[in-house]
Amino acid sequence: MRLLIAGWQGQVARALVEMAPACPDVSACAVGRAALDICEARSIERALSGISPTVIINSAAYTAVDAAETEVERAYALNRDGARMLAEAAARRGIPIIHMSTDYVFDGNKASPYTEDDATNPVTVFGHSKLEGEEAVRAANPCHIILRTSWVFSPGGRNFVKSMLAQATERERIRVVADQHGSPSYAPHLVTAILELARQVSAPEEAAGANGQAVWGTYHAANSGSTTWHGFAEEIFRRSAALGGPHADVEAIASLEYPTPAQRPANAVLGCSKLETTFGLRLPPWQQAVGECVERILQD
Ligand SMILES: NC(=O)C1=CN([C@@H]2O[C@H](COP(=O)(O)OP(=O)(O)OC[C@H]3O[C@@H](n4cnc5c(N)ncnc54)[C@H](OP(=O)(O)O)[C@@H]3O)[C@@H](O)[C@H]2O)C=CC1
Ligand SMILES: Cc1cn([C@H]2C[C@H](O)[C@@H](COP(=O)(O)OP(=O)(O)O[C@H]3O[C@@H](C)C(=O)[C@@H](O)[C@H]3O)O2)c(=O)[nH]c1=O
Repeated sequence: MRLLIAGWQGQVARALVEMAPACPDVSACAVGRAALDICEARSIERALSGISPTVIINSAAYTAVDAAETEVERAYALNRDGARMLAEAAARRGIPIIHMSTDYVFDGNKASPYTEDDATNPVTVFGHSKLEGEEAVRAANPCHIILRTSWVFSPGGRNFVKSMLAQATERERIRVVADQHGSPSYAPHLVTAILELARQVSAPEEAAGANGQAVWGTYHAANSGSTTWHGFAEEIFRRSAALGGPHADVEAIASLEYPTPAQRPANAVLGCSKLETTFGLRLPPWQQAVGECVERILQD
């Protein structure tokens, strides 16, 4: 299996690069924007011809949720148009694509976890651009897995865990919203699932799930369980303090007290049972994931 990973400095791509070599019969080629700019047709053609991948993983994205409210064109250029171009080029060569998407395609008004069949209704420019990217990938390449995940964190890259630990070195008390619910997702745990998905879809005769049905389609993947950003922050500091790392008191506040340009969904919890029934994949509890991540950050 030859993987081509777009967006190599991202959190998910870095974990892929780190973990893929441990998989037997897998070669992973992660490329940065200079070698594969998903917004440039010629760059895509060159990369695909040079690497001849058997599976493409698109983890390149515009992920600045607040900035997207004003950088609308950039968000759409990458999250919709770039995703479409990459999926089209893959389809022309008969290559399956695993395309990453987000919980922010939902409006957050549902009272229980979102399933893959729930209606989408993004409330941010970022969410709209990712949703249109999903639609473009579905239309361009029948051999697609759209993998929606949420609240990604890892030792590398910019994320909430690193932001909390950094803030704790400057202040004793941090205010964090307690009325937005979601499922934190640890990049290395996600990558375990992505590598298994890639293995299953790279061999067309194996691209049938446990029940023998074709596996192409949309899936949710996040660590098990759910919390609020406030609960997430408390767990980060519980783990950090236990390891002698930074600690801060976390004050629970309402979203109204933390105004942001983009309004986040109140409920972004992803139900992941389709991933489990189709592929036998279930990610560990999010608290365990936070523990692993904090330990790695403090070791570095
Ligand atoms: N982060 C999160 O909390 C979540 C992420 N996701 C999705 O998961 C996927 C991976 O996210 P994550 O790893 O956090 O992303 P990051 O924001 O960490 O990384 C995105 C990567 O895309 C690259 N990139 C930007 N423009 C281009 C381009 N034109 N061509 C090729 N690459 C480009 C960036 O490179 P450069 O640094 O050079 O700009 C960066 O390395 C994305 O699809 C994202 O939407 C889903 C839910 C939550
Ligand atoms: C840093 C910080 C954030 N918050 C709030 C703001 C916001 O409502 C919430 C999360 O803030 P962040 O900006 O860290 O995270 P955000 O950019 O909203 O994260 C999202 O990124 C995109 C890419 C996704 O796809 C989503 O799944 C999700 O991970 O926490 C606080 O209350 N206190 C703080 O100190």
